[in-house]
Amino acid sequence: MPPLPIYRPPENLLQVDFVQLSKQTRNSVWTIDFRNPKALRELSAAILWIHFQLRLEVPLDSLLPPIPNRLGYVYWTEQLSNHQALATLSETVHAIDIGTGASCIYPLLACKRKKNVNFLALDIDARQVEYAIENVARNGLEKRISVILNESTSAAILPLDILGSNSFRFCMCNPPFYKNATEIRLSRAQKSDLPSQTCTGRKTEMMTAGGELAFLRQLWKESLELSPHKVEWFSSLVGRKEDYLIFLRELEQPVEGVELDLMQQQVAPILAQTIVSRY
Ligand SMILES: C[S@@+](CC[C@H](N)C(=O)[O-])C[C@H]1O[C@@H](n2cnc3c(N)ncnc32)[C@H](O)[C@@H]1O
Repeated sequence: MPPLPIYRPPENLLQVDFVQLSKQTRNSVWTIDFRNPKALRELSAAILWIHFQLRLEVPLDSLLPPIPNRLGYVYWTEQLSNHQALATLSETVHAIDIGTGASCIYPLLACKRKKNVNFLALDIDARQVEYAIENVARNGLEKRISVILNESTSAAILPLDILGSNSFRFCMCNPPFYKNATEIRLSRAQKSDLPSQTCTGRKTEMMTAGGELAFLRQLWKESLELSPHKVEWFSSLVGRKEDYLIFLRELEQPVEGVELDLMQQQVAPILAQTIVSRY
């Protein structure tokens, strides 16, 4: 993947006192305290404001999105969609973000980067949806990002009653990783070091029935029905390496007309993999 474009920050917009949010390491080096949720929140907000003129407010008990990681995924979808070429043709690209969270981070970044993208942002958690709606309004993007609470009684991740008569170019997703609290505890216990940054995710953000593998299998099943007419191509982050390897083996069973694209990002502290299926 070519390097990310360099952004020129507007002057004097940052007014956060990062000294208060920093700590000194044993080697006397000052660093942002990545285990302090307030520091993470301010850092993400500052990066978004300086580089994208986006304003973001998320509660401290919700997942605080690490911006470089989220940007990498957005950037990758742009490459697959070839938005640059489309921008000159002024064609609008409709996309879906499954599990948008309080931050609504993928739609916000994608819409700021490209003028011809619109998003349907879904979540099953009413509080996350409330925050996401506020974040969209805070940035004046209500006409381009619709945030919807998925209250459908259907077990589908992308229920037809929510998609309506629209069709979409692609969907992106960062599903909850774990099956239950025990799995989270086990995963933490297996790590020899303390995580380098704190994880502030709520229960619904961290856990889903059957874990991310079950989520991915369900999305894969739906993709076989919805693509290409309803949603042209599907993508998801896969947070756990073990799930990624199992799912990849399953995807390698050939399905006619399906093309796979993989992106790997080494982003401390997790190895985030992204899988895309295209038809
Ligand atoms: C790991 S968080 C991702 C939040 C945000 N997209 C990000 O990357 O920072 C997962 C989100 O998916 C939502 N979620 C879980 N199951 C879902 C489902 N079946 N449909 C839509 N959203 C779901 C959770 O409520 C949570 O907000």
